[in-house]
Amino acid sequence: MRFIVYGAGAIGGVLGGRLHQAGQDVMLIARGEHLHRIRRDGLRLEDPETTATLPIPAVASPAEIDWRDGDVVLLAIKTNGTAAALADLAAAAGPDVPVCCVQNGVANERLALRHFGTVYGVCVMMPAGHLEPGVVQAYSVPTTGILDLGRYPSGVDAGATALAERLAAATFVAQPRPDIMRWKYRKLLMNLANAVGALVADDDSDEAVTLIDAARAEGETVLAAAGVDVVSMAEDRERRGEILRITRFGRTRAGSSSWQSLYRGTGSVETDYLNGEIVLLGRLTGVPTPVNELLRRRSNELARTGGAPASLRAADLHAALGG
Ligand SMILES: NC(=O)C1=CN([C@@H]2O[C@H](COP(=O)(O)OP(=O)(O)OC[C@H]3O[C@@H](n4cnc5c(N)ncnc54)[C@H](OP(=O)(O)O)[C@@H]3O)[C@@H](O)[C@H]2O)C=CC1
Ligand SMILES: CC(C)(CO)C(=O)C(=O)O
Repeated sequence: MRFIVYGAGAIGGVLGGRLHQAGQDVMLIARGEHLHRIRRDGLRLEDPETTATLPIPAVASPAEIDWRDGDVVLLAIKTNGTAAALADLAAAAGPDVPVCCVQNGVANERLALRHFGTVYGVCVMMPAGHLEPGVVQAYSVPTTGILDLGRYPSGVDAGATALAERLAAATFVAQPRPDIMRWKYRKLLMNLANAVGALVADDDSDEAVTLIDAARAEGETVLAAAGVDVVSMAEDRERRGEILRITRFGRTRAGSSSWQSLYRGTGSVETDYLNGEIVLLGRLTGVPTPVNELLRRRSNELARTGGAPASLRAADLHAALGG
């Protein structure tokens, strides 16, 4: 099995790095200055205890890869880039390559299934950072992350089991699950807070906590209205247990993946597929979702205008809601 990591940022870089350290065959797809640094110096993988510089081969696009049987794609770009990336992948790799969506949200798997017959969803519980070119950070040791996975839309096959085994040998906890999307919907509800942390400086203020609670309450209501089956908070808490041991380190205290997009000034954020997923389902089911819509809009505005992360106040968002 060769792992093609498509999008070697926080999640893809750390995942590719850990698989490489475990002796797996890995190829990274990256771009811009990040690709240049990886090729020139190797991928720098930092965790709270060690720093490694890893000579992992890297290319700029799927078209540069000599595809062969046994390749598996680990798709780890933000959802807003998924459609374009999948089109490039399908053109280069053909429809038979298995694609594993190591991403938040619930939209990627469906997009992938348009092009590829074998698609896996991964519930990504893996705090990671990518703040500067050439460098990725794993915040949890000794277990880097929990990466439960299953076939999309449901089921477990030999591929899922083989993937879980390799991940388990590379500092991850990974269980094949026949109902992976139920877990990913619970993770989606958790990620509704990403936008608040990305937007406001006072993300632990009462006003911010109220916004997060309101966004999640809308989410729960909408998912129930849409008949979406979600694992309970208790199941999710039990699964997480004490597995992750998170230490933030380095010069910059990184926020969520959405915060990191703003910090790096990428020009876009994933919010249309996090809070925006709730807005979409709300529109389809006739349930109002004003809090998620505000968070979606403000995140996009900040990303488009190159605004710094955490540059608003939670009270301003409350005021915009008329609260
Ligand atoms: N970071 C975290 O802690 C967690 C993230 N996640 C999820 O994991 C997924 C990945 O997030 P994350 O790793 O943070 O994102 P990053 O932005 O750090 O990494 C994605 C990388 O892919 C690159 N990229 C995008 N499109 C292409 C392309 N077409 N060709 C080559 N490279 C490309 C990006 O480049 P560029 O920077 O130029 O855009 C970036 O380097 C998201 O769904 C996120 O929500 C889940 C749990 C935790
Ligand atoms: C849960 C959290 C915030 C972990 O970093 C995450 O999923 C993200 O950054 O997108």
